[in-house]
Amino acid sequence: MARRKIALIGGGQIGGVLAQLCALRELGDVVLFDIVEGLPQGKTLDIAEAAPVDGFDVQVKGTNSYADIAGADVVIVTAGLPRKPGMSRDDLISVNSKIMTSVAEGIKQHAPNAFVIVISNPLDAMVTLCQRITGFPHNRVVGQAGVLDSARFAAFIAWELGVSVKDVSAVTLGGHGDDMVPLVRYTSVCGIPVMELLEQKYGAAKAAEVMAAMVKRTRGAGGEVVALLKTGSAFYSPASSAIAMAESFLKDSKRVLPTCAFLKGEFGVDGLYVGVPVVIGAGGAERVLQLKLNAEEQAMMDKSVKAVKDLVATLK
Ligand SMILES: NC(=O)c1ccc[n+]([C@@H]2O[C@H](COP(=O)([O-])OP(=O)(O)OC[C@H]3O[C@@H](n4cnc5c(N)ncnc54)[C@H](O)[C@@H]3O)[C@@H](O)[C@H]2O)c1
Ligand SMILES: O=C(O)C[C@H](O)C(=O)O
Repeated sequence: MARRKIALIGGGQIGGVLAQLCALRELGDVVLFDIVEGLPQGKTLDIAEAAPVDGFDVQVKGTNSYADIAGADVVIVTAGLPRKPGMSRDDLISVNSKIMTSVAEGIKQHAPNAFVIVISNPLDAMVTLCQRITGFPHNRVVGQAGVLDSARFAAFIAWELGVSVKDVSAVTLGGHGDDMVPLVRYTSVCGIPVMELLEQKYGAAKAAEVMAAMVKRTRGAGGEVVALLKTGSAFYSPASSAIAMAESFLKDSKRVLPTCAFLKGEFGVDGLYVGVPVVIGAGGAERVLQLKLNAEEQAMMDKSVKAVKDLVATLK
């Protein structure tokens, strides 16, 4: 079988880490595209020169021409500005919509059969725009946010309980904004509901307080990194998260990953991209997995969905 091809649109902070991770894992040949001349060429040359040390055997090419993404199996889009301290992700909609419009046209023309994973912010709106412009089926255009949001929630829980991050299973729903919904009731450590463990440690009242603080930190985790970096946003963990999605597609692993996917009635949402658990395999976003929400969780989901809907309504 011919080697798989991964096109990365945007050669900035996340794009560079994505290229390196694709190479280290030998997911396929990599093309890194950016409009800045020399940037993708320089980054990919640097990565390729590590091949003899790391022992990976794939091609890593930088380009300013969309023609080079032809035949890509997967396209991951990070083109767009990151926010600065004091900004919300939604503040990026105007500038990043213009960038996404040209990117989606490039993908449509040169990689019409690709599975597209959007990372650019504001995430839910940028995925929507990318799908509208490419016209690709909804199962072939998704967004990365939930893998990262859930990973952050899982990390905070593991640190709090003093257990391995590998044994925490956490899930978030909703849009990639301050109203996202970390689902405490469905979060567990080796199958044990997380609140049981927190209550054993602290008693019921303090456990609820500790969990509320972790939920709040998860919702603000992107902003926490932005405030520290001052000149950009998180890039290692978003890249790892998108690679998990790309790998599940390329290997047809059918991993269940929180994904920004197009809903057609699931969770009571119709005709909107929003974060939910999705089976990702060779068919792209193959299936949305549903779960029962209680009244409080549904109210949080409704609030998050409304925020996404209101923002998407402003897209030209
Ligand atoms: N979904 C998530 O979980 C998540 C996480 C972190 C960051 N982000 C978002 O991802 C985006 C990228 O973040 P970053 O840290 O890599 O930013 P960055 O500024 O380091 O890189 C962005 C790159 O996009 C390029 N670019 C601009 N216009 C372009 C165009 N028309 N075509 C192709 N490339 C173009 C720039 O030259 C730059 O190299 C931002 O919008 C950020 O908010 C999303
Ligand atoms: O917070 C940001 O602006 C970047 C990204 O969406 C994140 O969650 O890290």
